[in-house]
Amino acid sequence: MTAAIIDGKAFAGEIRERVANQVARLKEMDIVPGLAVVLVGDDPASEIYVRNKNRQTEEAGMASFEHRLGEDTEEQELVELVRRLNADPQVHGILVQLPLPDHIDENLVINAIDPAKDVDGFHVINAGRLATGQSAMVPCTPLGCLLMLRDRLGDLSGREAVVIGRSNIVGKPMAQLLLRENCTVTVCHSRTRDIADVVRRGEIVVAAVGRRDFVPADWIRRGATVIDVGINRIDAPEKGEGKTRLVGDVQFDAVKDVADAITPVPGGVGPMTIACLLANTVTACCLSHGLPAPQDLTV
Ligand SMILES: Nc1nc(=O)c2c([nH]1)NC[C@@H]1CN(c3ccc(C(=O)N[C@@H](CCC(=O)O)C(=O)O)cc3)C=[N+]21
Repeated sequence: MTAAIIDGKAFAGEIRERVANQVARLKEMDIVPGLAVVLVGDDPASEIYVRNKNRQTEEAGMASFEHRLGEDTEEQELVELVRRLNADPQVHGILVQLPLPDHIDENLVINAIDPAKDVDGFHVINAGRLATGQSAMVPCTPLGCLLMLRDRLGDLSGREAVVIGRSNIVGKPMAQLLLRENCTVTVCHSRTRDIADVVRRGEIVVAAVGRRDFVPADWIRRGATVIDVGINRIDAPEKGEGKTRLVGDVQFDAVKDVADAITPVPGGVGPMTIACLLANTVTACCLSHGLPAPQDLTV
């Protein structure tokens, strides 16, 4: 068996088209959705993301506001910027790029964002709303993963889902979303005993560890659907001196002989994350104007 490759790039293009249609509809009401991105210091992973995101925000007809602050920015200065963005009526979504420098308390900054503008879904209010089944801003990466799973599998009810990784930005919200879809959800992590046996239960496996080649083929149940969230930059001397490339957390070449479907890296979860960020921004914009959230952009 050779797995179907889930084309996240193409799917993300469809979502961006829906976003653009909603943006056009809002423009007729003189409303332009706006997304503010705050970057502190220079993290290479964030650079890729911000570059793609700015372009796609504007391509969808939305306003994009970028704020770059130095590595040594004080926590208070960042919080003040967040407060200004909270108060700015042109800004419907605020994203503070993580990781932040060590001297800044990430939770404090994230929780300073107006939950209604928290398009990353990282504010404790949104995490709590998701966990308790209330309408919430859903974190973009897990949202993108869920959209791909639903598209591939239809109803997820009763399925065995295994999430590898327990971060606040992917693992935990992914588990909450899958639970909400009536999956039987197992979350495993660095302290999990017999992790191979645990992962082998999964009809759905979401790998979000941040370690290349972490998931070998013999952990994967035959016929599983595998979502690879990892974005690991590695040296690629075959491409030339000093070149790099991206790989996921899953041993793709081996796993594709066992799985029914798998997302590639690049071209899988990454583009979906950005598309969902745009979708969340449109949703936040609609809600802030007392309009219903677009059905085709939310779960
Ligand atoms: N507050 C916050 N929210 C985030 O969502 C967030 C963040 N901080 N910090 C950094 C990480 C990283 N991240 C990526 C998203 C998409 C791609 C992406 O589109 N990747 C392409 C490849 C791009 C290329 O080829 O260079 C792909 O996988 O196909 C990459 C990285 C979001 N992050």
